[in-house]
Formats: sequence, C-alpha cells, structure tokens
Amino acid sequence: MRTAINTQAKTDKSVRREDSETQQQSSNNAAMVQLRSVTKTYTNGFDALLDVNLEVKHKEFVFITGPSGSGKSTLLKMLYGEELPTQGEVLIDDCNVVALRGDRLSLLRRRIGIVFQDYKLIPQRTVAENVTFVLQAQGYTRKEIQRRLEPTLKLVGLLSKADRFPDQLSGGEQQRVSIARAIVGTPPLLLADEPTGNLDPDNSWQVMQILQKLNAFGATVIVTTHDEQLVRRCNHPVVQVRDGRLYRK
Ligand SMILES: Nc1ncnc2c1ncn2[C@@H]1O[C@H](COP(=O)(O)OP(=O)(O)OP(=O)(O)O)[C@@H](O)[C@H]1O
Repeated sequence: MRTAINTQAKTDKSVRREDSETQQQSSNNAAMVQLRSVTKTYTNGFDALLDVNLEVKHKEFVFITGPSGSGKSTLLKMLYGEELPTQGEVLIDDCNVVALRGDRLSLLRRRIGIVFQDYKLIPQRTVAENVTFVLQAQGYTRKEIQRRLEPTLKLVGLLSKADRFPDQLSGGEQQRVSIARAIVGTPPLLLADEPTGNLDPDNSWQVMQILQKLNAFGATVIVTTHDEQLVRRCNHPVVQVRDGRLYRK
C-alpha cells in the first residue's frame, strides 16, 4: 500500500495548465494529494479534522471511510478548495491549494473531477447538456466537446440516453451522468463523496466499476463511503476518519 499518512517539506508550484502534459510528467511515485498537519475548525468552534496528514500517490485508488460526522466530506472539500484548513497545508500535485485565489484556483479545479452523493444535475438540461456545460463555460470548441462527449457517455453506459432529462433516469443512471460530467474534461484527480450513498447494491457496484476503470486509465481516485461491503469487495487502501483523525486500516 503506497498511501502514507506522514509529514513532508513545503513546496508550492504554480498550477500547470495542461492536464495531459502533467499526467505524462507525473511519475507513479509522486504525490498527487498531500495534507500536512491539517486542522479544520469550523466557525462555530467545532474541530472537524485535527492535525491530519495524508499522502495519496498518482494513480492510486483510496477509500476514505468513517462514521457519519467524522470529517470525510470536510477532508474532500479541502482538496478542491471548498473549505480552507485552519492550520496546515493542502497540496495537489505540489500546488498549495490554500495559497490559490481566483483564476489559479479555477485552473486547479479543472484538474479535479467531483462526484457527489446527490448527483447535482440540472433538471432542465439533458444528459448531454449536463455533461458538457462545464466544457462550454471553459471555452472548449463545439468540435472538441463533441469529440469528448461520445466516448464519455459510452464509458458510463449512457450513450443511448444522451437526450433524456434527469427525471427520466433512474438514480444509478443519474449518478453515472454525474460521473460523466466529472470526467469529461479528463481530470487527473477524481474525488467522489459518498457516490453510492443513494444507490442499491447493483447500482453501487456499477458505479464502483466505472471508478475503478477510470483509475486503471490513470486517474487518481479518492472515494468516501460508509459501505463496508463495497470496500471489502474492492482491493484498495482504506483510510478511516474517526473524530477528526486519520487511521490506516
Ligand atoms: N459548515 C460547518 N459548520 C460547522 N460544523 C460543520 C460544518 N460542516 C460540517 N460540520 C461538522 O463537522 C463534522 C464533520 O462533517 P463532515 O460533513 O465532514 O462529516 P462526514 O464524515 O462527511 O459525515 P457524513 O458521512 O454524515 O456525510 C460534523 O460534526 C459536522 O456537523
């Protein structure tokens, strides 16, 4: 198991623009994600994470487990800059998330795909539109968007449902749309926060198989889950969060 819970020296590089270039440059042994002595205290004084250290290497697949309220979502939120640590450093590919603002934070976020438990699809938009609207906002050409859309929908098994609206899909299908949206920009890092929390065992397994396939293609994948059975079924490193501290299982 390459996942290490440790402390390392400080580095801060600028966000690199080209995903594919960065992926090629990254060796398997380089850290994709590092938390260094991270504490998160919410404004009400609650310590959600306490002096936490974590390292996830490029191309690893790691589960984050732990009881409800233990700090799993807080940990993921800090990786994409939704929450800032009260103390410590959060590094993505050696880039200090805490120091980023504006465009540089937006560029970093383009390199991170995020999947949520509740899908967060736009009801008035079709599957294809839900998957591609971020690319449109980022200024991709129509040709490039089309080039990316078809293989992405194929990968999640929804090519035939590109013109459906979210309320015409099952929960499992909606979650697969949200995975397609997260990966259509080919981010090297994929974060999934309880992606199977609303799904039955069959759909959960389907989602896990897609995430594992993306990992086999080279993405670093971090998944939070309560589902011990699912964790046991997959052979990936597990980090448990308990009372704001991390434990390797
Ligand atoms: N904005 C906030 N302000 C204050 N406390 C918060 C805030 N967000 C989360 N918390 C608290 O921090 C703790 C960790 O929350 P977090 O959502 O990270 O837990 P979790 O492990 O993801 O839980 P679950 O599995 O139920 O989603 C909880 O006790 C929660 O109540």
